[in-house]
Amino acid sequence: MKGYLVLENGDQFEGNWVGQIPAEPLEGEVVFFTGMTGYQEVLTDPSFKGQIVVFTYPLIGNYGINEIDFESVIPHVSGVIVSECSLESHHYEAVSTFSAYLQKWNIPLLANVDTRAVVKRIRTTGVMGGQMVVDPEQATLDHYTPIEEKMLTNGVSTTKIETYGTGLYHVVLIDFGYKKSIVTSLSHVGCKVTVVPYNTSYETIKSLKPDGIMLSNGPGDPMQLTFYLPVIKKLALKYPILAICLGHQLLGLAFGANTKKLKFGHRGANQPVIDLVKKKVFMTSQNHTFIVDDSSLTGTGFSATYLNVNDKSVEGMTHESLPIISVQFHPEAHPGPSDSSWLFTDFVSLMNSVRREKVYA
Ligand SMILES: NC(=O)CC[C@H](N)C(=O)O
Repeated sequence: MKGYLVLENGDQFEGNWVGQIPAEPLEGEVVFFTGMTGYQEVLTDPSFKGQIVVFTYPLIGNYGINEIDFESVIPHVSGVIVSECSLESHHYEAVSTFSAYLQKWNIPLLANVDTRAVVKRIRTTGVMGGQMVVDPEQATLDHYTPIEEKMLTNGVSTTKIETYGTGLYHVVLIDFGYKKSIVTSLSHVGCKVTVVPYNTSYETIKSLKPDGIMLSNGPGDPMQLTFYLPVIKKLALKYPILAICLGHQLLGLAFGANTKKLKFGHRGANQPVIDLVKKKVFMTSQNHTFIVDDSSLTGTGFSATYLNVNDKSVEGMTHESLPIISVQFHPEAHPGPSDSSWLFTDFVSLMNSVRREKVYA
C-alpha cells in the first residue's frame, strides 16, 4: 500500500508501507543518516527521539536485528524511511528482521522512497518537520511543533539511580538519553558507572563520591535543559568531566557559550575531525544538529580544539585550567569507527591525576 512523506514545505515523496500503517499522521523532524551499516544502533539511540530518519544507504535491513547492538532497551526513532528494505536477515546472529522489529514497536516504515531526492531537498532547504501519511491530503503540518520547542529528555532519561560493573574509578553518568555503548566503553577502561536521572541534584551526585562525571548524549535542543546548567557548572568546577554530544553542548552553555543549529546536521559514521593540538585527523561517528558556537567561546575559559573538517564547526573543546574532555562526536562509536576511543583512556588519566593531587596535596 502506498504511503507518503510530506515535508513542512509541502514537498511529497511516495513509498510503500512495510508492516505498520499509521492511523494518524506520524510527525517528526526529518533527518538523514549516511552510515552504510548501523541501523540497529540508530533505531535505539535515544538521541533520535522525535525524528523521522531517512537512511541514505540504498539497502537497509539485510543483516537483521541482533541481541548485541541495541543502544537502549527500546527504539526511539519516530519513523523510518528507506530506499530498499530487505525483508530477510542474512546474518547468523539475527533474531528478528528489520521490518518485524519496527512493526513490533509500532514504528512506521516507508520503503521504496527516492531517499536521494529527500536528502537533496533537506540539504538545500535545511532540516524540516515532516509527516508520514497514508494520503498527502491528511498532512497537518501547520500545527508542527519544532524540535526546539519539545522537551524530550524526560521521555528518555532513567528515573532511578543504578550502578553498573566494578572498577578502580567511579563515574557518575548524568543520563540525558545515554547510549549503552558509553557505559561499555567506560567499563572497558576500568570504571564503575552509576547512571543518574537528568535532574539529579549536586548534593546527591556528590554523595555518590564520584571520581569523575560523564554528561551524556541525548535528544533535542540543549536550551530545553537550561534549568540544569548551574548544577553542571558546579560539578565541572569540582570533578573531571567527560561530555559527549548533548553533554558537550550543555557544558558550553553552562560556561556562558551559545549553541546554534546546523542547516542539516551530521549523522553518519565517516565524519572527519581534526585535533588542532595534535594536528591529527580521525574519522568519527556523529549524530547531531546543534553545535557550540565558536564565536561565543571567548571569555568562557574554553577553546575549540577539535573541528569538523567538512564545515569547520566545533567538534570539541578544552578548558584552559579544568580537567575536562568535551566532544561533539561519539568516541564510543556504535555505529562507526572507534578511532577516538582513546578519549576514554584520557578521561581515566584525568581522574587519576586529580586523585593523585588530592592524595599528595
Ligand atoms: N547525539 C546527541 O547527543 C544529539 C545532541 C542534540 N540532540 C543534537 O541534535 O545536536
